[in-house]
Amino acid sequence: MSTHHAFQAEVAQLLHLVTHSLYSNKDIFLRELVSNASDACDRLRFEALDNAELFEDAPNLEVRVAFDAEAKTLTITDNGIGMSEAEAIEHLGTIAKSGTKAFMSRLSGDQQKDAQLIGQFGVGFYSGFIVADRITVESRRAGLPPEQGVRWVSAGAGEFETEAISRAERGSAITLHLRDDAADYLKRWKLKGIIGKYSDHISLPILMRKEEWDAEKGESVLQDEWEQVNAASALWTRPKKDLSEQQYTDFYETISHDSQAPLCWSHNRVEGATEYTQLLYIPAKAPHDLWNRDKKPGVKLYVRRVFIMDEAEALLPSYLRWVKGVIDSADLPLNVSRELLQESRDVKAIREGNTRRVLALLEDLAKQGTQEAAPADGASADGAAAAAPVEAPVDAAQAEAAEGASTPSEAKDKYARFYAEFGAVLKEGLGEDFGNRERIARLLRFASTASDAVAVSLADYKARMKEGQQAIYYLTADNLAAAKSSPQLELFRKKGIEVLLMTDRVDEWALSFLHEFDGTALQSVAKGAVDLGQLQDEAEKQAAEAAAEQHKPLLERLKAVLADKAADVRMTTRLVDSPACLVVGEGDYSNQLARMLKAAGQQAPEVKPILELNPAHALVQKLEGAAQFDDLAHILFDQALLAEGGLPQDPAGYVRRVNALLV
Ligand SMILES: Nc1ncnc2c1ncn2[C@@H]1O[C@H](COP(=O)(O)OP(=O)(O)OP(=O)(O)O)[C@@H](O)[C@H]1O
Repeated sequence: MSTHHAFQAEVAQLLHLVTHSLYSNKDIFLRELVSNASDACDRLRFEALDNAELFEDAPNLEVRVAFDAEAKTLTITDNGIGMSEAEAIEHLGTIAKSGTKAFMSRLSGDQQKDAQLIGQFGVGFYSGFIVADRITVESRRAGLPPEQGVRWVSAGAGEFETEAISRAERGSAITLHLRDDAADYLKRWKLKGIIGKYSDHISLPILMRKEEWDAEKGESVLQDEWEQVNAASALWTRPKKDLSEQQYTDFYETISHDSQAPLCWSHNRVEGATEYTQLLYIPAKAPHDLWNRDKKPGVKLYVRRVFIMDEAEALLPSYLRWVKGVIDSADLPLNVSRELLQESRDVKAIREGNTRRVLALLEDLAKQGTQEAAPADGASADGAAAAAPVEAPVDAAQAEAAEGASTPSEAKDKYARFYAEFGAVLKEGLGEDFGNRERIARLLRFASTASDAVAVSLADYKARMKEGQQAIYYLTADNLAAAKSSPQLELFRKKGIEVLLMTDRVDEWALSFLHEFDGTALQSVAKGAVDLGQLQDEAEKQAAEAAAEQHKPLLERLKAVLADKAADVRMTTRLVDSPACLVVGEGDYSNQLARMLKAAGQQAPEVKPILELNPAHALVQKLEGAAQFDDLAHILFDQALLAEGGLPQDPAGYVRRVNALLV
């Protein structure tokens, strides 16, 4: 007796998409189904650690791929954990993953882009409907009696059916009833090719029936005998010299669901107190959920080749959460849990090793970028982390091929590409990883008054500082245009002093952890009084002091009128063309950060800014005897606020005051 069920609305929507638009890379359905089969075996092995009976009488885990050309079916069978009827209804009828909603909202209608997205989000099982107009799943959960098997059938429209069946074997068989235009997948060489491309590294055997040439029939005929069609050796355990760039790239694709080739990678066996193999990739493109604070690093943990978990967050700090790869530990226990990982000293050593390795990879990329694209130099990157424990390339003899190779012309812009995608997240490391702060700081790039491109390193800046300049000056703003026209830059422009322009949201927070770089202080030009030190000549200083003295009564009047808005009102030398600007005290949050925090619904301390005036400006000079003194004072303040991207407290009041002056 079968029962009808409706798909959850999101599944129905997804299925519609899968069946109507995702034809650009049909082959991926097999990768997804084989990967599910392999996951099911991994899960069985994992649960069996505590309950060996789950293996029943079939301890050898495997995946079989078979087809029937006449019936036009393709079946992927595994003897993994299997599903009970309730699990089949839940797992194959609903989407529990929170990322799916985000996925739906990002669909563009462009088939190719959407197909890439679908890979990123891993809609796994449903990709079967790219090639099938009906899917039958027969399954039995390990440990349940044979009569508690389940058959699940759906044509991929709004609903599916389930019924109880008797199934002797544990695990699942997924049968695809292929569409007429998917007849290609009834050819052994085609299936074998796809398995070789995407699933070679799967550590279980994937079996297909042998095929032999039958001279009488004049065609190849399938035999009863099965043979293994994948290498089944976990790629990261193989020596580097046996692996091609293509294999590394294909492997990346299978673990990351990213259809773009990675920028580079690093593959090492680390020996010493903690032993592990590390294969880490730097992706070319940021994932959609890069800014999700709960996002976990994309590193898979294996223990002696047994898969333990995805997204093992303890293996990388959060600011490197975009790194993908595999860690295979020789020391951790197989039943290690996330909680245990947090406390393990081995894991701490692995995390530190991984961090060093990623930073070294980035340093190498950055170096290639500046050295007019020297070829990838794996040996130097390996050498960079030479401190114990020893990180050796997997095959020492191949040290020169240690990292993901790149042609010289590609190497040139790789760091820029990396930085555009991940630079802002890397900055979080300043606040998160004190031990590596200096290394991270060296990797940062900024725009500046000398360069619109985000390409100026702190070292570049230092190298061209003016004689007598004692600080690295920077300005944070909402965007580059706002930064470039900021009044705070006027004096620096006049004196030809470069100022770094920072427009990432995280900049101000991150920079608050970096007080100096290589012995030189960092100084925000919007905080505190300008002190150009030796760059300001005596005459200027004296003129400023004289102006302050002369305008004392004016400043007092302004302070009284603006008491609610401004912490102080003073004359400044920092302005050249503008009448006024706002600054905050040395240790205060900038107005921009305060606005940002408020917009994000977070608590921001109320910081009253300081209004600074340009004594040489006509408007300021006119102020003294002006009839509408109070209105002008408010306008001056509100305009200074507008100039840095803020909004007057009382916008209508501002407009009324300006209009009164205009008529
Ligand atoms: N061969 C199988 N054996 C047992 N359970 C399976 C099998 N295939 C799928 N499932 C169950 O169905 C669920 C949904 O599968 P689906 O491929 O859609 O997503 P997923 O595997 O969780 O995610 P992803 O594809 O991103 O890895 C799985 O999480 C698993 O619980």
